Amino acid sequence: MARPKIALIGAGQIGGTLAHLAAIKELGDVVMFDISEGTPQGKALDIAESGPSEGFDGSFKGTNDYADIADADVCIVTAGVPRKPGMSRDDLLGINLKVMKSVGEGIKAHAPNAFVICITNPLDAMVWALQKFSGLPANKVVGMAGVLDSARFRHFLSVEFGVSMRDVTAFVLGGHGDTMVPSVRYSTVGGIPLPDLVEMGWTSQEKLDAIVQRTRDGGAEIVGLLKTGSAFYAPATSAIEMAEAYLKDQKRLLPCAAYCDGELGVKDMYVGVPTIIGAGGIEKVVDIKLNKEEQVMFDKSVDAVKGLVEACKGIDPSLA
Ligand SMILES: NC(=O)c1ccc[n+]([C@@H]2O[C@H](COP(=O)([O-])OP(=O)(O)OC[C@H]3O[C@@H](n4cnc5c(N)ncnc54)[C@H](O)[C@@H]3O)[C@@H](O)[C@H]2O)c1
Ligand SMILES: O=C(O)C[C@H](O)C(=O)O
Repeated sequence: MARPKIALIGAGQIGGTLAHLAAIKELGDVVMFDISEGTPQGKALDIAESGPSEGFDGSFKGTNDYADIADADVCIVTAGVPRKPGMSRDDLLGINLKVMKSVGEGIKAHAPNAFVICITNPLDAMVWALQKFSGLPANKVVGMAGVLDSARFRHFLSVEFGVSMRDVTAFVLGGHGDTMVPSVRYSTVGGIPLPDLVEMGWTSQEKLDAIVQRTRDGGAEIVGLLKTGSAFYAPATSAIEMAEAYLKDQKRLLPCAAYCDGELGVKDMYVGVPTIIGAGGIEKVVDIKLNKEEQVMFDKSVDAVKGLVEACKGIDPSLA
């Protein structure tokens, strides 16, 4: 059977890391597309040349021509610009919306059957626009953020409790912005919910609150340290986890920015919710019940995303 084809739209920091991870995990043949001439070609060749030492098979091609992504099984979109210190993700909306238009048209023309994972910020509004511009079914277009935010939450919790990250589960819901909702009640260490761990005296409420806030600020913390761009290793790893779930029909239950049609009270928009990813794309949005306090935080986050979607419609009337 032929290897799956993975198209990476954007060959910058995340795009390059995605290609390297896809190679090492032998997920398929990789095509890297970028408007910058030489960048995708150089990165693809460099990764191919690491194959003999690493011992993977696969073909790696860099291109500036959308025709080369033809019939891709998976497209992962990182095209656009990242923020710099002092900026919010929302400041990227105008410039990255134009990028989503050209990317959406490229995917529609050449890879209409792909499972599309959008990473470009501001994430929830960009994946919404990408789905509209591409015209692909909503269950085949998804945004990556919740897996990353949850991984950050899991990492901070594993350090606090001194246990393996493998034994920490966490869910971060809502929009990928300052209002995101790290769910304390649905996150566990060794299966024990976080509120019980506070009750047991294993940590304090103050420490837990600080971890929740650090998770919300996780992207800005890295931007402040790097100064020239944003995180790329963990974001790429998170998107590869989603791509693998699709390609291998793993039925993973992962928090993703998915199209909601009433689930969690959200209608006709994308926002971070628990989903099941398998060969059918987003096979299910898991309609979990939030308590009153969680619902207030979640609704506030949804409202923030709604504002960005309205801004997109104002900039590009074809989206209205
Ligand atoms: N969703 C998340 O959790 C998450 C995490 C990290 C970063 N991001 C976002 O991902 C995006 C990419 O980040 P990065 O660090 O890889 O940035 P980067 O600047 O390193 O790479 C972006 C690439 O996009 C290319 N590009 C620009 N316009 C294009 C177009 N019209 N068509 C094709 N390619 C185009 C650029 O040439 C560049 O190579 C940013 O918007 C960033 O904010 C999101
Ligand atoms: O924070 C950013 O600008 C990039 C990304 O959204 C992240 O959370 O790392």
